[in-house]
Amino acid sequence: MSKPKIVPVLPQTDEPNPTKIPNERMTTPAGLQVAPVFDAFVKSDLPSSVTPVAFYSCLEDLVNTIEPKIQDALKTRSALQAQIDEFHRKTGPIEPSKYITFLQSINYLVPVPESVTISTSGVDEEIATIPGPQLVVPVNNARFALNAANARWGSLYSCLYGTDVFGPPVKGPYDASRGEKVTCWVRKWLDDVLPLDEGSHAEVTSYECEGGEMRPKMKEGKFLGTREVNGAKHFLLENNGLKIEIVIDKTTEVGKADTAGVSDVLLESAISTILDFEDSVAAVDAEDKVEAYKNWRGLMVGDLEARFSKGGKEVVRTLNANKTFLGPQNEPFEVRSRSLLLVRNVGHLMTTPTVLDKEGREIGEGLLDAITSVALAKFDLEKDSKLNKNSPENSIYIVKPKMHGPEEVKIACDTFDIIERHLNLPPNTVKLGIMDEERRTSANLNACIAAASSRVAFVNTGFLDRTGDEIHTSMEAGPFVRKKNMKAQPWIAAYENRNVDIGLACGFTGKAQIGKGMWAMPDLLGKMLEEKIGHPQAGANCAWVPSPTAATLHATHYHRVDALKRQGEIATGGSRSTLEQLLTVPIIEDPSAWTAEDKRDEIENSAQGILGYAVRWVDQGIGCSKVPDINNVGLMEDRATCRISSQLLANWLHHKVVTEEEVIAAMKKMAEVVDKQNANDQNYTPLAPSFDGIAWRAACDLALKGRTQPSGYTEPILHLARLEKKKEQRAESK
Ligand SMILES: CC(=O)SCCNC(=O)CCNC(=O)[C@H](O)C(C)(C)COP(=O)(O)OP(=O)(O)OC[C@H]1O[C@@H](n2cnc3c(N)ncnc32)[C@H](O)[C@@H]1OP(=O)(O)O
Ligand SMILES: O=CC(=O)O
Ligand SMILES: [Mg+2]
Repeated sequence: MSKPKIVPVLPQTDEPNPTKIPNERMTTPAGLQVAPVFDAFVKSDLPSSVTPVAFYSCLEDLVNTIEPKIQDALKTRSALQAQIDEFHRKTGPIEPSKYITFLQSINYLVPVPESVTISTSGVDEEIATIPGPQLVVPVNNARFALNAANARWGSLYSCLYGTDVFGPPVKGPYDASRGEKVTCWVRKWLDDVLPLDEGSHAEVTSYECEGGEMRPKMKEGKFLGTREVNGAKHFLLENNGLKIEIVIDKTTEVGKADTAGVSDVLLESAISTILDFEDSVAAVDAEDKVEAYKNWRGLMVGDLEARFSKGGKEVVRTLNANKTFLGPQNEPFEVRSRSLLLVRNVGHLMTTPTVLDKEGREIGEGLLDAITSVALAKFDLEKDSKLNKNSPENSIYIVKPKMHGPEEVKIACDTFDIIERHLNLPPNTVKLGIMDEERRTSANLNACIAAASSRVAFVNTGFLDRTGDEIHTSMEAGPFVRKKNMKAQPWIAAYENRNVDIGLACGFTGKAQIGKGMWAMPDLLGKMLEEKIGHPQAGANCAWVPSPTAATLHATHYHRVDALKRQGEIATGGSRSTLEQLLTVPIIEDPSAWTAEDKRDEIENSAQGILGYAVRWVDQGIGCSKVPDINNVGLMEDRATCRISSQLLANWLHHKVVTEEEVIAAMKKMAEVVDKQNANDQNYTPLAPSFDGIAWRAACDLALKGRTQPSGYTEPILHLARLEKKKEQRAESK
């Protein structure tokens, strides 16, 4: 069989890097060269307390002070990787104690600090003391971003009825028997989480408020107040810090059929939400970055609006206002209707063509994200009334992904020190979310937390990137287990437990979040309802969900499990895993045990994920997609899931488990499947039969060149391909 020809997307030596094609640029007083669209944004869209001069002088300081540190850190990553590769190539089967000694000798493992206690202050209750779901949303999609901000509350009835909890989702007129399953489930759940002094919620014929008390009676402190909305009476209750509204409305079909007239039960759902600039977003140039920054601005100002048509109706979506209730003595009080918003910046690796330094080099994208996110969050801090603020405690929450070890955490903190100084913010206004998603961070988590001890507001386990880095770091050690077996490997249990144990030992309870990862099967919410209770049970006070609906269903778990109490129980038990377990590389001894079918399944599965994701990323600029897998289950695919597929294929190719020809054959076969899956999308350009589009070539690069990508990331290939595509689209539209 002749070797298939793949035309790489990565530029060849004499081909200009499309990001470096000279553009007309503005030169700032600080000597930075700025894309006009971004300069216009800086001049017209920042709060008046951040003048363009102040903004650019801060950016210049970051470029001069932090950029060299980032470059050094990236060199350290490469140097460590080279030494680890060499170790595996020379050493053969891994002996744990020798391996750990080696990792210490190269400073991959740093000394564990004696005792670390975080001192973060000014943290909002949504982070510190209200355990609950954390929603993530691509920031550049205003419609979704508004939906996410408003996802603080959700209808439990709708979420149970409309998803697969009681069988495949149904369309059409109200199905009363399905509705009854929903109401029975909810009554039973209410009995579990808000038991009545006597009897069951299922027997209640009427909910009343008499003389400041709720009837039927429940435990003291659970009933908070009432409100009336268009004739419907809402009872506000609380459990484990989370609010619940029981809605009585006998004018609705559901309320009419219910003995107590209950038409819905509303739950506080997405307690916090991460507006994502990173792995769920495709933002490759100044236009893309400005579009995303504008959405963050709209959320911080409070005036973001999205107009779209849905079900034949024109919708104008804006941010919800707080809800007003009357307490037991008829005193009015407000309840927050919006999720507490955090923002995830990009990591340390990528640069952006939006701003060039004096020498014409792209500056760190993370630096631009950091200063712009903070500058725009000043709109929120400067609001008069606490009630309208995202952060009544005057904090800004920035999640920093993909950091490798404590030096890189320190770089993030140094960045925020500089920004706070320039923008006249009190020190430590910016609270840092440390994603524990690279192996060197997991292995040195104490030291990472110590490096941010006055700012850290969360650590969380992100299984997806972490798996990609697991494969990349130990690429030379041998062939990795199949993707579907990864979750059962010893390193994962150690990783999840250690993250919680270390967070607890560092005093996170009541001050910061210990989070768990994404539910990546957005349509399998029945399964999520069964399984994701495992997250609060494991001591997490938040865990990621992909949609508002998932947030409402996951909220039910935090009513059943008191996560803060659970943290106390876990903390008294001490550490549950060892470094040795964490560093157990999930390779298999004998790949010949895999049948030809096993191998085909694995490469087709990865090929489908890569293609289904990359084609929308490159051709349409969509950074997060639901892509059906080979069993037709829609999976959330983002850059991190793509990194796993890319690394797995790279690893199997490197260890000759499969050949390049087999991978390309699988890619071609799956391209046809992906084309069929997207047949109804008017904006879709098929991959087959030409197999020569930019998206196709990018997908092949992701499959074949994963071993040489920095840390095995997908963004360098995706960014270049998208820039090429945009150039092609611009040329076509002329
Ligand atoms: C490893 C990591 O980094 S994980 C973090 C990154 N991942 C994410 O952020 C995932 C975020 N989720 C998503 O982007 C989407 O849910 C997807 C891509 C997975 C699925 O999207 P779709 O196929 O369009 O979803 P679907 O058709 O089921 O639902 C769309 C509806 O749900 C809403 N929705 C879906 N996801 C979200 C979300 N994350 N936030 C807010 N609203 C959402 C949409 O607004 C839309 O409702 P509308 O019509 O009223 O506006
Ligand atoms: O960012 C989350 C992850 O799992 O990766
Ligand atoms: Mg990640």
